[in-house]
Amino acid sequence: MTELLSKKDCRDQQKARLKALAEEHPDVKVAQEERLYRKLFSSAGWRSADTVALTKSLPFEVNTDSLIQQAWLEKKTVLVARVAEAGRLDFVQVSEKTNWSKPNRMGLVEPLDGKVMPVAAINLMIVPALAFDCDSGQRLGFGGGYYDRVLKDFTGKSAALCLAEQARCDWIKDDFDQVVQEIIN
Ligand SMILES: Nc1nc2c(c(=O)[nH]1)N(C=O)[C@@H](CNc1ccc(C(=O)N[C@@H](CCC(=O)O)C(=O)O)cc1)CN2
Ligand SMILES: Nc1ncnc2c1ncn2[C@@H]1O[C@H](COP(=O)(O)OP(=O)(O)OP(=O)(O)O)[C@@H](O)[C@H]1O
Repeated sequence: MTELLSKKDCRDQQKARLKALAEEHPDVKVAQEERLYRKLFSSAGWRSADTVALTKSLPFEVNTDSLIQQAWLEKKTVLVARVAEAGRLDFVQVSEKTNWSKPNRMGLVEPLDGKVMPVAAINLMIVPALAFDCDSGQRLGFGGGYYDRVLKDFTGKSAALCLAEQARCDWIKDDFDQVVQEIIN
């Protein structure tokens, strides 16, 4: 039985590991991403979704720009998460005309304009995290609890793209943690 880490310690490890991958082995990251994109784009959840929700990625996360481009190509409606008040996310419809924020303190880039859509309109939610437990669907995020809140009452499909460096299961889970339905790895 492996020793379980606190969420904070596991987050710190994952940030270092993912930054090292992005900075020292960008080609390895890109090759993994291309494989994950292919699996996602051929999945039933993606193909049947008219409206997909995702985040604008940080440099060390799976690059979501290709997901946004492919979704537009397939005439899907694309919603991007934006931090709202009280620990909640807004999901904002984006297009080629969207104005984007400068990276904030955490490096996050968010849409400045566009219609805020109801969560109920989302067919497929692509969920970010620093680590995923590929067996249980558990995820370790940045610690805002944003996706725990949004997934709690979400009735659409959820999926995540998991790099080899994100796959682990050795952090302490909480009762409020919500799982992702399909981890693509
Ligand atoms: N690219 C991307 N966008 C995303 C997420 C993500 O994981 N990746 N999120 C996924 O949910 C949401 C943003 N998550 C956030 C999580 C924490 C804080 C924050 O302010 N944290 C505190 C303390 C963090 C810490 O413990 O170090 C802070 O910075 O003061 C902000 C945003 C929405 N957008
Ligand atoms: N349904 C909920 N309602 C209110 N607060 C919640 C809910 N779910 C989680 N939280 C709060 O969110 C905080 C952060 O949770 P956690 O550390 O698991 O975030 P995370 O899943 O890593 O972050 P994120 O979802 O933003 O990527 C916890 O302190 C918890 O109390």
